[in-house]
Amino acid sequence: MKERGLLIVLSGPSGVGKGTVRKELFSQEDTAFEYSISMTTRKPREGEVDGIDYFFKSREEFEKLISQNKLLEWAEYVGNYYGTPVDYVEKTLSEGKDVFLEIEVQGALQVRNAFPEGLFIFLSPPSLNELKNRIVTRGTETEELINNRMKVAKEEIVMMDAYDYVVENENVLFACDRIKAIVTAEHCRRERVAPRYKKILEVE
Ligand SMILES: Nc1ncnc2c1ncn2[C@@H]1O[C@H](COP(=O)(O)OP(=O)(O)OP(=O)(O)O)[C@@H](O)[C@H]1O
Ligand SMILES: Nc1nc2c(ncn2[C@@H]2O[C@H](COP(=O)(O)O)[C@@H](O)[C@H]2O)c(=O)[nH]1
Repeated sequence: MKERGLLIVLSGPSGVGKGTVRKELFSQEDTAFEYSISMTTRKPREGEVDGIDYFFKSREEFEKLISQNKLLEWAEYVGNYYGTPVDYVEKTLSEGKDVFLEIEVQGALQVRNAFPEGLFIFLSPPSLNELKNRIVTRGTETEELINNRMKVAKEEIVMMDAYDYVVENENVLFACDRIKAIVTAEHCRRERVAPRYKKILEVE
């Protein structure tokens, strides 16, 4: 039987740079994760494509997915639903591939319950001022939404201790290197836990 892949969860406050770091990671040749595209009821931003950035759903469609247990986790975040399709995650892990989720904190804590063996990484901003500066500079949210996201961000930042690792996103490439190093170390740890010595001793 094929060994299951690793579930990697990258989480952190809005605007910290999760999407930027994820896109950089996936553009690098030595990255071998599969990205799980989330479902959301948020309206697409300019340039966002259905089925690439998100699966965009109506509230009714999303609530139906919840009632059918089609989501590994879901959360209502600043007025919209966001969730992870369970079938894709299960199928991909069972094929032995690592799955990468980029989700907010309430959802990450739900995944922690369902997959305690997952790898949980919190991406932190250098400071609250820099976080606000990044959301404002991105230019995708109204002032009211930015304030709401900043309010939630303060609650999320105090949850960083619930994660296995905290990576500061001061520099995107540096953050990517750290995440890749963490994933590699986690694979080595799992191989050590598995009865690997038997395989080595068998050869003689
Ligand atoms: N290390 C960094 N230094 C400076 N700016 C950054 C850095 N990382 C990301 N940014 C910028 O910060 C803004 C927010 O980044 P991004 O959209 O990736 O955040 P996010 O955490 O995915 O946000 P959300 O959770 O709202 O989707 C973008 O304009 C991005 O270019
Ligand atoms: N719990 C979940 N959170 C998710 C998921 N997909 C994205 N997100 C997070 O929501 C916020 C807002 O995203 P935005 O695209 O509107 O800026 C952000 O923290 C995302 O990481 C998900 O499937 N589940």
